[in-house]
Amino acid sequence: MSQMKLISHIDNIPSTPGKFKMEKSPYIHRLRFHSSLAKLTFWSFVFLGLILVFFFRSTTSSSPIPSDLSRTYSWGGLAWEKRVRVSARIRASNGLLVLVTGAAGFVGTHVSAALKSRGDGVLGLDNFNDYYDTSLKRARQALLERSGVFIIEGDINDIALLTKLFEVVPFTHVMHLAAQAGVRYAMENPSSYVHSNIAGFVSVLEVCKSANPQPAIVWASSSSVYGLNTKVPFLEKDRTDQPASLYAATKKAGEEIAHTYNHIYGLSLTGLRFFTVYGPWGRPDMAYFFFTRDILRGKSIPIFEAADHGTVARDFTYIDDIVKGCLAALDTAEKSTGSGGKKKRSAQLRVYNLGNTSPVPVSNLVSILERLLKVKAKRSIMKLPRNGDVQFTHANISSAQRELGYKPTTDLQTGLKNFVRWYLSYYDSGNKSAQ
Ligand SMILES: O=C(O)[C@H]1O[C@H](OP(=O)(O)OP(=O)(O)OC[C@H]2O[C@@H](n3ccc(=O)[nH]c3=O)[C@H](O)[C@@H]2O)[C@H](O)[C@@H](O)[C@H]1O
Repeated sequence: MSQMKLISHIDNIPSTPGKFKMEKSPYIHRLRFHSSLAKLTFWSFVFLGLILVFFFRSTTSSSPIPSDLSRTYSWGGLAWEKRVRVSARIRASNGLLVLVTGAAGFVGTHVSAALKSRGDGVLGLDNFNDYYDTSLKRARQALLERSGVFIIEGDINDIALLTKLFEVVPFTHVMHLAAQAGVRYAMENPSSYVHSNIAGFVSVLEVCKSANPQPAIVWASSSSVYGLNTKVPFLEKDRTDQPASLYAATKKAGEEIAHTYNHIYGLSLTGLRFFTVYGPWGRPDMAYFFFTRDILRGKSIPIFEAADHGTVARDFTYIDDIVKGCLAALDTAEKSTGSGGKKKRSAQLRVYNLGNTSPVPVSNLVSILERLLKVKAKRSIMKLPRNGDVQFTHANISSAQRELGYKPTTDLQTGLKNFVRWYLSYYDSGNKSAQ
């Protein structure tokens, strides 16, 4: 109908405006008809092209994935490969060859440094996204650089990059820590969780399953998988089918994905459920970190409280204890059993709680910070928001203790003292300011 209108409209326009239209022969009429058809096809294509341009522009601009997650990274070349090889050089007898994803992150930096200092070959990978202050990530990178760890700038979704890394270095282990963290941010940017914690994890596993030899993988799950579980302390075999946040759901999905790759391809996989890890070089989006910043600035801090003045508590776990757990998981990981993308026999599949076993109410955390900072906090008690937070976490660590020799030794008071000392020296030196 609209096409008919369009044809007649084109046909009625005189070739020379204002001139009388001559009678036409049938031949001329056919010619005009063909040229009208050509014009129509041409304009239809232009019109369609415009619609497509507008469509793609609107979908990309409204995409909730931050632009820097779809950023392209440059990598490759002889000098680059040389740096990769030098960073991955093993210096200890029986040393491991480890690719650490998320190496510029909080846990990633500490684990990379610990592996390097005991003589393992370490290569880092990080996309340096702007979820929080990237200058802190750059400072961690500089720290690792000084100890000889090179961090490749790239995304775990880049299969070509990961494949290249395995071509250059035959990694025996992958410590997979790259992830979109934070329980509350998942309401703001759900896609970033799917991008990193699901799609990214699958692309890491895809490359690992095709590598020859296949590496063993240790990766970061989370205490948040226990979700609304009320049975305490949390045991690995407790219910994990009631996540309270999308973050938790993507970590739980990761555990199921790990099962699949172990089952089909014989990948050795160990998931570590971290319990609210804190310490020097930590994440500014976490409560202990921004409470410190805001107490020092005299700003009021929101302290969550459950219904009926119920206490909100966390099994805060100090970074050095977590690092020991990560290294023990790498050291006890058995080899993967597949090759050429096929499983030869069944492979190791493990999951461990890495917590501290002593939950502390958030209000006590604030009291410790007040004493350490010598500043009274402006407390603002607020209802626990329904955007991902759970009321408490508490780890049972007996299987990590038995099988990994994991034994946390740092209480919250001691750990926060180390954090505050680092915080003050980091933000007081130079012109850095906590964001
Ligand atoms: O174990 C995990 O797997 C997760 O640990 C961490 O999550 P959480 O335990 O929620 O830590 P965090 O935000 O520091 O809140 C700490 C406490 O302060 C309370 N809290 C928080 C904010 C606030 O404004 N007020 C407040 O009282 C809040 O209710 C909570 O009780 C990691 O961020 C997450 O990435 C994941 O690794």
